[in-house]
Amino acid sequence: MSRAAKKSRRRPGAKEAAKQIRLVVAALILRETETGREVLVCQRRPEQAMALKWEFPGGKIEAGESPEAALRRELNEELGIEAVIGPRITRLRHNYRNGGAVDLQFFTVHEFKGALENRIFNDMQWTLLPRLPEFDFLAADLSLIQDLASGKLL
Ligand SMILES: Nc1nc2c([nH]c(=O)n2[C@H]2C[C@H](O)[C@@H](COP(=O)(O)OP(=O)(O)OP(=O)(O)O)O2)c(=O)[nH]1
Repeated sequence: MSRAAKKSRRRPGAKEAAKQIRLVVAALILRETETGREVLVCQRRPEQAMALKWEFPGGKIEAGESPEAALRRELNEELGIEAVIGPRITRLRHNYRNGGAVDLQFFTVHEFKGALENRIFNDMQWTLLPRLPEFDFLAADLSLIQDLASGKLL
């Protein structure tokens, strides 16, 4: 085996990690109530990775899709709604312990057509923004949760 081949065999980790970056979009679906502004939060199923953690609805961007188109598709698949995607409020990168990295873009949604239907989640709930830290969220979302709860972002 050539030296170059040996060298590349010694470094599969770096290549694998680069491949594993998942480009993900998620929605902060908001509604105004008498007690304040609420956001929709969703719980992962027991058989999924990171079981029973809470997250915002969304998922991976497919090849050739814009982030907004991906989010419209995911919200339709997961919740049965036709959403109007608002502005992007933040983008962040997180390295999970298993070596997988996510690049997350969060968009607000103030308007949608259709009745919200839980098609894939273990549970879903509307919550007031200051109560977000009471949910056991995915690690990548924790700084966003703090910012939303303290009124910094919205
Ligand atoms: N939808 C969503 N995903 C999130 C959030 N925070 C976060 O780290 N993620 C991660 C979890 C997943 O690894 C990935 C979304 O992938 P997905 O929804 O298409 O599929 P999945 O959960 O089955 O994950 P995977 O095993 O296929 O990677 O992004 C969030 O707030 N919402």
